Amino acid sequence: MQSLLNNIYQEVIPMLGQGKVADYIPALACVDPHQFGIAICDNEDNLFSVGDAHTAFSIQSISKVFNLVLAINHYGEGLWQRVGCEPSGLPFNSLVQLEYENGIPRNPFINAGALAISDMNQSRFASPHLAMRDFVRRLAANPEISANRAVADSEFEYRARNAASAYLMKAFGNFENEVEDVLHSYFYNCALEMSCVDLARSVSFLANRGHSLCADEQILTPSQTSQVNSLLATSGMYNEAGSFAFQVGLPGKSGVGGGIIAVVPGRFSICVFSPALNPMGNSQLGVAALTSLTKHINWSVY
Ligand SMILES: NC(=O)CC[C@H](N)C(=O)O
Repeated sequence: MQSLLNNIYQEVIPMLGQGKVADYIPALACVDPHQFGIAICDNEDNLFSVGDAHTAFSIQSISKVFNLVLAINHYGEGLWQRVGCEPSGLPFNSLVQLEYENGIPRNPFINAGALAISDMNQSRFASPHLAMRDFVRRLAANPEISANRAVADSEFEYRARNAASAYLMKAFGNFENEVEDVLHSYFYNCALEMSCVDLARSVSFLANRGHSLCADEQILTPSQTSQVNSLLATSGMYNEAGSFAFQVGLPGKSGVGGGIIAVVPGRFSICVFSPALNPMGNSQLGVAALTSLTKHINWSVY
């Protein structure tokens, strides 16, 4: 496994410099694009890594996975009355479907869907952002994980589009709490900083029928785990989900901080990080590294 990672590293490193760092907020625009790391956690809890795998970065939309899992734990099947499970085929922050589909977001991994899920967690926890932070600390076995306040504040300052989708859901009766309160929780979650090692460990339960090796805890039932993995496969990469399934063939979730988590069910969990993004908002080298990985291991869920 270690030599596989070393080979992938050699393959993708010449591509450093391709893509563009997220610049919708100043706090992310200044991240050094010349970084690349990858970590793998197998189902015996062995960890393999290469490059900048210990560098903490803004997890951004990868937080949508943990947000969803916390809500599933509490709301179970009822959750799917407020959020759908269809791919959107549109950019992650698009608003167009939301109006003609009566304020029900297509899936939990586009921004509107994650905001609806954050609204559910807001109703459930006295302090939703701390519930989330403690959850990822437990999953990664790393008590140091915390959010970058400058990133969270900057996201809040530039909140117009996310606020618009939350208010639209509220107009349709699909939002219980004050929009601004939920936005604060949502942006805090996006601003959590974790490394590839933290993230590969944190999602090990998705490769292991819902059981987290690091936390030694059953996080989801095996069938809930399959549901989350299927949603990751169909919607985790936004409007690149189709070609990601075609090229990589794994459930995955990206964030505009440049991270991508992916799962080889029954075998291992992966996190890649490289901040420069392709036009769909997914890490350019991250997608290339995962494409190379599945080619090398000759494996796909399909
Ligand atoms: N795709 C992403 O990572 C987007 C997350 C970002 N914080 C937003 O809400 O726009």
